[in-house]
Amino acid sequence: MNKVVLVTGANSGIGLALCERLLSQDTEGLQLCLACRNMRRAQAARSALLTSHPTAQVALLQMDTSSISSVISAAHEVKLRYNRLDYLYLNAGIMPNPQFDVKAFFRGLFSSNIITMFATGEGILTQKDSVTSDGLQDVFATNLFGHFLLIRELEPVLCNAGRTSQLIWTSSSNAHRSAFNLEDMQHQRGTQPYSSSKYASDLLSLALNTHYNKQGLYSSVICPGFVMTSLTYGILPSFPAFLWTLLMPIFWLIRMFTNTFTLTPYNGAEALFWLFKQKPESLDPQVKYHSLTSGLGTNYTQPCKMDIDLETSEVLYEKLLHLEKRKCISCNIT
Ligand SMILES: NC(=O)C1=CN([C@@H]2O[C@H](COP(=O)(O)OP(=O)(O)OC[C@H]3O[C@@H](n4cnc5c(N)ncnc54)[C@H](OP(=O)(O)O)[C@@H]3O)[C@@H](O)[C@H]2O)C=CC1
Ligand SMILES: CC(C)CCC[C@@H](C)[C@H]1CC[C@H]2C3=C(CC[C@]12C)[C@@]1(C)CCC(=O)[C@@H](C)[C@@H]1CC3
Repeated sequence: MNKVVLVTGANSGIGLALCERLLSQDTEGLQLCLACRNMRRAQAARSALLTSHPTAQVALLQMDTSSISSVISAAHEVKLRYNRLDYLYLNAGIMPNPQFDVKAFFRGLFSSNIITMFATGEGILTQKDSVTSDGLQDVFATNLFGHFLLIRELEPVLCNAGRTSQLIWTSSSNAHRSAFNLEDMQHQRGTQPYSSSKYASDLLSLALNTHYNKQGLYSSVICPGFVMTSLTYGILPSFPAFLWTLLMPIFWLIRMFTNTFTLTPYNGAEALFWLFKQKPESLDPQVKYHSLTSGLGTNYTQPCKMDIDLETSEVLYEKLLHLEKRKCISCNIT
């Protein structure tokens, strides 16, 4: 039986690099489904994958994770197409209108916090969020809630007796407890919706393990490190792409001090690819798996305990179930 793998946000960056790596190790035994909101970019990604792997099975699925109706109809389509789903990579993500705090950056450069700042971006980034047509905060809806709905809708193909399935979240080392508030899980009031959504995905992964392990479904989170993608180019929009390229020697130098500067999507996808090869029962639900690249360019995966607790994860899970019920009733979806 071929393994079925669905990747959200697969048309670029880390998601596309993961697809390339999966096909490079096993072209014949996989059915890959690229779930993307932009079908033109999705077609281009599919063509690129088929150019290097002409016999691969690569399907496309239209899905906008920020839209409830889009997620529900995409999940319906998946259930029609496949009777099993072995891996669900929850990778689509946004960091809209990032504001780079230059002063805080220079202060950080001359402080003992310098390594943490380069590894996590802590203290130097804020974002301006917006509201979706479903009335949800965009970052929360895109990075977390859309994926939560997708998992709930795909339960019948994810939870099958006699075999296991894996949920794998692309989280971030930018996920901080201080940015997250259970009373404001959508982060309507703060300036760090990205960090909040990633911290929430760490909590949700833990809660999903609590509720679904008995049914053979396991959840893990990874951090890809700092990777040059359209998400990171957006941080300094006035910086032309060639300037980022000119900075590469500096970034390679920084990598000597922090192996979190993975820099390429291929390297960033290391932990996602590593998890594909693990037995899910052997994984620790309280751990985040980090893609790292050494100064000499060697890739590896390192587990690191997360700053999360069972109690908070349970409360978040209940709140998400409640929001799901409320939103699906108001959208007339049963
Ligand atoms: N780059 C980095 O340094 C880091 C990235 N990450 C995470 O990695 C993940 C991948 O990002 P990365 O590869 O860097 O950036 P990219 O911008 O290259 O990839 C993001 C992907 O998500 C998709 N996406 C965005 N919004 C939606 C939506 N509403 N519905 C469906 N798909 C959507 C994008 O599609 P489209 O082309 O349509 O915009 C794109 O395919 C994100 O979750 C990000 O938070 C985590 C830590 C560090
Ligand atoms: C122009 C200067 C010479 C260099 C500027 C560097 C910063 C723009 C980067 C330094 C650390 C980076 C970083 C991220 C964004 C860009 C930096 C702040 C992230 C926050 C991107 C998204 C994530 O999820 C984090 C894991 C990244 C952590 C490091």
